[in-house]
Amino acid sequence: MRKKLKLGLFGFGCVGQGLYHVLHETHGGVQAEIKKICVKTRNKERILPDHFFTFDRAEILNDPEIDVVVELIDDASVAYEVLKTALAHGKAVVTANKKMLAEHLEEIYHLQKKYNKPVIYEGAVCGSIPILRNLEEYYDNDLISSIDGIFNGSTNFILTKVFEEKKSYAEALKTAQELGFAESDPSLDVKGFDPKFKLVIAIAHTFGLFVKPENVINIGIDHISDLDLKFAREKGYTIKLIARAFKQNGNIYGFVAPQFVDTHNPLASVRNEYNAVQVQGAFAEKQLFIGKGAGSYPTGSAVLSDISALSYDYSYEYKKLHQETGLTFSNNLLLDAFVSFDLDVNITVKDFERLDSGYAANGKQYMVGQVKLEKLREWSLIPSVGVILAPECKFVSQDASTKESLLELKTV
Ligand SMILES: NC(=O)C1=CN([C@@H]2O[C@H](COP(=O)(O)OP(=O)(O)OC[C@H]3O[C@@H](n4cnc5c(N)ncnc54)[C@H](OP(=O)(O)O)[C@@H]3O)[C@@H](O)[C@H]2O)C=CC1
Ligand SMILES: N[C@@H](CC=O)C(=O)O
Repeated sequence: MRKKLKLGLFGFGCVGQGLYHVLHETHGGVQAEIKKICVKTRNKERILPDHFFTFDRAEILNDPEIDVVVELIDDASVAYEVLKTALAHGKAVVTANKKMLAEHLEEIYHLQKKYNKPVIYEGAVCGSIPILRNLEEYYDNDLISSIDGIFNGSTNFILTKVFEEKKSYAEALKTAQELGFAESDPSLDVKGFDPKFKLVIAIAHTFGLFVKPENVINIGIDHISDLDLKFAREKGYTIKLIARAFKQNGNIYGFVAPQFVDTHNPLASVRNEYNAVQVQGAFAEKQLFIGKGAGSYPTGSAVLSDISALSYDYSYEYKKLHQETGLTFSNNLLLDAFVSFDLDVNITVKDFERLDSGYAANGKQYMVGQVKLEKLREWSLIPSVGVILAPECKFVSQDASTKESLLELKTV
């Protein structure tokens, strides 16, 4: 039986207002009503009358009439406090806060069991793309070997504007902020933290493994230089920030890094704030989901879908967690990368496991070859170093001595 829900909303910014609009535009399609909205800033102009708003979280959290707390604020620590209190007070939670989820996912899993109340969060991973419920329900029995794609709308928007419209990086970032795509701290986007948080959540629902975000390597797009862009254009490539996780030899590997992408790769045509998720299963084989990964209405629609799911008592069962045993997370990988750096940076041939080419031009050095993932992370922290994976990058596991460890996974 479908329930009519009373909602307590935290946050009325880009996504909160998006939710408000999509909820009212379904014309009763979803049986839910926003009772109160908790926000932070007093004296801010709002599109709704004052009586909707409160600055006191307890007004929502202690209200026995409110069934569901919808958490859409831009502060991960406060969001976690809100989530814990809401569950303890017997309320279900919908959230789009990927930073908070990635940092506390295992605890949140246990809290749901303890209080017997669900936390669902489709809007937290790739905006409007319905991936989590698909991983939970549709891919319940398929053996998934990899999940990858474009998991951040802002950086895809920036790369599109820089490549196609020759906009400057700063100008493109400013537009992404104005359109509400970027995080309040945009370094989370451009340094690859935000897609990493989404990947951490996706890994739990794909492989049944809780990984701490600090154990997952993220390389952003902020050190990509004009010369790297020129190189890509000359070769007929574009650059995409790719999040990926895959299973090999009982290990799960996962990381975020920019990659040259050939025009035949379907990800090349995923532009602006669109995201894409590719799932590789043993039986269904490859499937690609594309949709808007950021923005007010697209994310609002994912949040609304979660609210609707709660009206039918939906909760994640974390099915893969009960299927998989003995998986470990590892960064012990070799990858094919293109590394560009200023002449005074101490990167040498010896740092490469295999050097395919190297040259100097326009005051920069370029080296292409096979490198350890950990080393790429170290280099990516140096401002004058650009790290971009090769278009046909192979990922070679160094973890096991079995034949299978020599198996090379190829990107599309
Ligand atoms: N923007 C997007 O496209 C997407 C965002 N998300 C996630 O959704 C969440 C919200 O993002 P977004 O709407 O863009 O953020 P905004 O910055 O647009 O809005 C943030 C809202 O949170 C409120 N807020 C902040 N701190 C508190 C607090 N301590 N107590 C009460 N309210 C508070 C703000 O209040 P006030 O209005 O008073 O300033 C504001 O209304 C974030 O976790 C983000 O990562 C997920 C997917 C896509
Ligand atoms: N900042 C994020 C917002 C959605 O998750 C992004 O750009 O993808």
